[in-house]
Amino acid sequence: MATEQSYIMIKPDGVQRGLVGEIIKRFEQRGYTLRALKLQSVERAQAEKHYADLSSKPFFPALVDYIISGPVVAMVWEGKGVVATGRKIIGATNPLASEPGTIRGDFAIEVGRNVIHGSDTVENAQKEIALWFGESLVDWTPAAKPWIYE
Ligand SMILES: Nc1ncnc2c1ncn2[C@@H]1O[C@H](COP(=O)(O)OP(=O)(O)OP(=O)(O)O)[C@@H](O)[C@H]1O
Repeated sequence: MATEQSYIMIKPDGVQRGLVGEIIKRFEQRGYTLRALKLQSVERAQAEKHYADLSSKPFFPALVDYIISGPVVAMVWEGKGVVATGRKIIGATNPLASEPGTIRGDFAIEVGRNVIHGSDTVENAQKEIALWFGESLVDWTPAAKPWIYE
């Protein structure tokens, strides 16, 4: 069975507000494996590609401006159910509807400043990982793996 991966990105507000460590901690402590990580400025074309599915939405220009407004932290996290569970860890798109205990439920108020992105399907995760990282994932096995998986 191929191991599932998700593309997780701390948006510019999350970086500016000093939430990088807190967000990484939540995925790491849950038991997921970090396979790639970089801090980067985002070109407009890259942001437009990432959110291409939303290009017809009225908020699309503001969304692209938001994503390119400062550096982001791009990551690939791996493990059983990481796409769906990652979305649960992150919380609902609109932070006011996010449960306390989720990242958005703990750290955000507005949908246009919702701190973090997480892939919504396994298929989109693969596309997003290719867009942001190409082939450059780190292949390693955490020593804790037998203590996390039966
Ligand atoms: N009504 C809106 N007004 C402003 N921005 C919005 C709105 N809806 C969505 N967005 C922005 O677009 C992003 C992508 O929207 P989408 O519907 O794909 O939500 P999501 O999958 O929860 O978010 P993400 O893809 O960032 O993880 C949202 O995270 C948010 O930043």
